[in-house]
Amino acid sequence: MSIAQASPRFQYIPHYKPNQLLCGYGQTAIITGWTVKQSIAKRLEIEEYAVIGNLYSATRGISPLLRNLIANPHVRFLVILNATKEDRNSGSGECLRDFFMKGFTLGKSDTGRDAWIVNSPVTGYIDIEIDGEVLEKLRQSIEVRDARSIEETVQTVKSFYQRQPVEAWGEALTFPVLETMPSILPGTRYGHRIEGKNIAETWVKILHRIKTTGTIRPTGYDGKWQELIDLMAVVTDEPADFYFPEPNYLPIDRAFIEEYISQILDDSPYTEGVKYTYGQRLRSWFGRDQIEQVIAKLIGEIDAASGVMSLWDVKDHEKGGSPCLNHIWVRVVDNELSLTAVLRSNDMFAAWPANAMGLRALQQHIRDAIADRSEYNLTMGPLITLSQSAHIYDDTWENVDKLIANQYERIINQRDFYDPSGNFLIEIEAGQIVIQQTTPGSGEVVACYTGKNPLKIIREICTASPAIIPEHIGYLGIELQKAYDCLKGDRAYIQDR
Ligand SMILES: O=c1ccn([C@H]2C[C@H](O)[C@@H](COP(=O)(O)O)O2)c(=O)[nH]1
Repeated sequence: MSIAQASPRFQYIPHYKPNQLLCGYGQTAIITGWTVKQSIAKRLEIEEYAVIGNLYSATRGISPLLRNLIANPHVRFLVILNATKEDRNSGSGECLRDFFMKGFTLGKSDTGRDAWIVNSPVTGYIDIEIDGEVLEKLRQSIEVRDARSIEETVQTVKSFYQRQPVEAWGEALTFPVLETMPSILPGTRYGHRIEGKNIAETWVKILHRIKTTGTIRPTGYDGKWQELIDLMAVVTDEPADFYFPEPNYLPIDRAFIEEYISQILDDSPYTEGVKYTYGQRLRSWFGRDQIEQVIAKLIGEIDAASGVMSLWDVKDHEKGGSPCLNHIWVRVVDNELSLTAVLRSNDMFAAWPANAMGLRALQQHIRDAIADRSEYNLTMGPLITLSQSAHIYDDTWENVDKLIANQYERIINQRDFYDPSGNFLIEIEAGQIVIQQTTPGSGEVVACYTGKNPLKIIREICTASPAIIPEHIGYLGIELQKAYDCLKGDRAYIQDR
């Protein structure tokens, strides 16, 4: 038996997101950004740090982080690690440092909620429920250092530990957290198809579908999400230089995408603390360049149904943080190249737009490489993503509601009256309602329905063409009822009059 140890002088109590934090007995909090926190923890003694945690997003992550620091006033030192491309993209570490250096101001969040806004070029929110004076005291009481590498982080933490223990800066305090609850419509859980012309508009439709019909479940990250299973998004016409709406309601901009595309297209060496990059999985992880493989495959056999790239390694089960993007297929039909990607888990609010644009860039790269190296001058077909867990985290629900309120109706009401199930021409002939179904393009007749009972005819049409779009079948119902009334009243019927 070992001799009982004296109880530690400082003990970190994680009130918010407890399962995401590594807690210790020191006075230094370590914010690792996107770097894996274990890669720091394994180089330190537990007495040397108070807590180690990631900070992925400034809008969502800073508030719970500061709440925890206020509840643990023995934390007097903070090290912010800014080591990866993802950190630069998200700006979360920069924003946290700006909170301590430049302070915060009363303002409104994107969704119009009162909030403390960090004085920073990176947007960062702090819950208004937290007392401003306490936040100010926290700012004055903590010594903050930046670090660019794991090594620098470890050295800084150790140097703080060498100092004498410092008194807590105040009483431990907690402040109330407001919960936002969604209202949910009934709907199917498994298998959804959502189509749009570009990534931005498809995104709004996806968010609407999940937000209105998704199942609310606990996440693995101390919170909730709303999700649908197997959501397929078909983007038909994303332009080569990407469509960014004005004003831009996407969570990303052109500068971000330029950086992000290289994470999908380019190889990168293994780096400690970085779990994976998609480019690395595609270009070198399995000892082959899979992007080059599918280019060569299609040039040799343009009809091949084996243009497959795999990002999932069977060893991924043995570690946390496995790639979300698992599988990519490319396929040429009618001289157009489509790309389909399968994602095991997909944050549809914060990550899908970047995932989709990155994949679109890969699709373009493959098309262009085939055109450069062969006779095939393919056009760009649709980009299709299939997200198994298509989810929205609870800390973004408010933003999603606001976005849907501002954008969804306008997008859904851009009607082109195009239905892949075709058109329906309605007439009355010899005491019967006669409906001809034609192809959407050339208008060739493909089927004919006759009868007197509108409901029976509608059922026949739905049985034969179950993918008919909902608004179209509603329209047909109205027209058939009008035809029926004319038939009964012995009046002439003309469609759409
Ligand atoms: O390219 C990516 C990488 C990550 N995620 C999201 C999905 C999950 O919300 C979270 C990963 O969590 P795990 O499934 O690894 O626990 O990040 C994406 O949507 N796309």
